Amino acid sequence: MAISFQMGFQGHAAGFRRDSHGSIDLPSNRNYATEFGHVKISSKRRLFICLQRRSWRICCRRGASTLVRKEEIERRNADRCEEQLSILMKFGGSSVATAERMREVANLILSYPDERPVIVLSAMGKTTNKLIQAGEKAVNCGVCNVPGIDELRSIIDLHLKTVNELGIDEAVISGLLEDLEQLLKGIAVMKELTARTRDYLASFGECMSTKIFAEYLNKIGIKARQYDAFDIGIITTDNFTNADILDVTYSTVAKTLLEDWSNTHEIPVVTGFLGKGFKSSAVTTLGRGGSDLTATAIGKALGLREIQVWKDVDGILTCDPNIHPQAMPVPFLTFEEAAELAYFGAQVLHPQSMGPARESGIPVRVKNSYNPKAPGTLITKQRDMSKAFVTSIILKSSITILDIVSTKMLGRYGFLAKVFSIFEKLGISVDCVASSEISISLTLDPSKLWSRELIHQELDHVVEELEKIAVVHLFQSRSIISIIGNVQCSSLILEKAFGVLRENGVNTQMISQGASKVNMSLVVHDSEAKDCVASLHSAFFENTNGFNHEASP
Ligand SMILES: Nc1ncnc2c1ncn2[C@@H]1O[C@H](COP(=O)(O)OP(=O)(O)O)[C@@H](O)[C@H]1O
Ligand SMILES: N[C@@H](CC(=O)OP(=O)(O)O)C(=O)O
Repeated sequence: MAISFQMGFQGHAAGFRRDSHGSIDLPSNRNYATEFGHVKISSKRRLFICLQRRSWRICCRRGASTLVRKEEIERRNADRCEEQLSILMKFGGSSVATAERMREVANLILSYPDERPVIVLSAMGKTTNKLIQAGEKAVNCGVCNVPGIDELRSIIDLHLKTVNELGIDEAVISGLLEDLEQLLKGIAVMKELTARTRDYLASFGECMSTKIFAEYLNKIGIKARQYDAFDIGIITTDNFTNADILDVTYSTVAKTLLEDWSNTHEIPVVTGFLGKGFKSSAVTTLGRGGSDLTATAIGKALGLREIQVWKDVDGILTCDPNIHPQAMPVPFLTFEEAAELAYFGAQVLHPQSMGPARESGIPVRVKNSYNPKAPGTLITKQRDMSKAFVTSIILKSSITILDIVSTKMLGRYGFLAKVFSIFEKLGISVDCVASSEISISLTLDPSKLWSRELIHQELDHVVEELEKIAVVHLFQSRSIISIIGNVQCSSLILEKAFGVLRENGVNTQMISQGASKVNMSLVVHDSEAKDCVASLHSAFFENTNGFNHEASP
């Protein structure tokens, strides 16, 4: 079949190479459904398809690619109109890091033709880091040097390159890029980067990625509309850089998105990570990695069937792959397990993201946008725990231990109450607690609370307050190793864990088992922690002799 195509052919946009003579080069060894029936292209053979009167699109569909006629796409768009939004698909920065990745994500969305998805996107690649670094440089560099800030240049280059490669109009983002430069100049004039300005600055990443992606979807024939989260009713506390979503969000977001959907049937493409402060009306952010929380909050607001969180790993893994490359995917988790895992430091999920999913009972599926065939991790309310033993091992480093011993002026009851009232007054949350009759040990994560420059000053302040009622010892550079598992088997798990630590010559400095019954935490010195995680992983997941039935590869 030697066939040429008409203008408007979408193969190029869908990621397939188009040569200068107007034919397309399709990947081989795949099945293609065409007007001429089913065609399998064997290796090294090219298929040229005649599209004299029609516009076509190529979709990847569960492993096989399909040529779909324009009429079929229109029929699917029409079908969508009669149905409600069904799932949410959130793509993180690594999934939308380049134009090529955006094309692949669009294909991935097309590979779910029966769904009516809401899309949530993070900023492209490392854009958020670069925005914040540019802001920090602007404080001291002088207004006229702002245009030359490396990070600003790299953000502009990436976004312009992306729109050009996707074949969409630069105008989609040019206004935002100008505003960004103006904002950095404003920071340079003021010589100050407040938390409020930092959030506004960070918001440019998500605003640009969603505008580009929505425009691209429209270009390839999928009706889509970009939304800024702060305009559709994601209302938060005014705690800039780490805001919490307020309950009013759920009804407001549902009203806006559902009304628009029923009128226009455009797929919503929403900025992750961002909100609007309740009192200030200013842009807020939900803490680093906050797009996961945006995803579950919108999922809850709309009562969707499933929330998919697409990452660059095959789901939630048995430990951080950067610490131990033998980490393997965990197929099933409960909301409780996932929440503990996220709270105790697994970077893969935002610590608060499981809240809205748990409250609404909507399953969360963590998938790999680089390997969509991998099953990923399914997080649900309940799961079969009969074979559950250890699920994953999480490391949180650079934490501080406080040992607080009562000066006996207070009884134990009054002592604990007084200690916690001091933390409440200072707005500090505690991770692990272990107590005896007259003493209490607890861990704090200072990096979560204060900027690096303030940590020492603030810790001194905490100690000063506590010393009014107790003798206080402070130990820094400690790590919490959290073993997420079935606490019904806690003796067996701890026996094995302590055996491993003993073999490594490590003494545990604190032990804590939360009331959640899924987490056993051991505190060790930072310098020993990574080796301990690797050894524990080997013992629980690699050399198990059938011990850990559940998570074998
Ligand atoms: N237990 C874990 N399971 C999976 N990934 C983990 C885990 N701990 C740390 N990670 C890291 O988290 C990364 C994915 O999270 P993140 O970068 O926030 O994704 P995204 O930006 O795509 O939302 C992985 O690339 C991996 O390096
Ligand atoms: N872009 C924000 C929010 C976010 O969720 O990003 P990611 O999904 O890439 O972790 C950040 O970097 O923190």
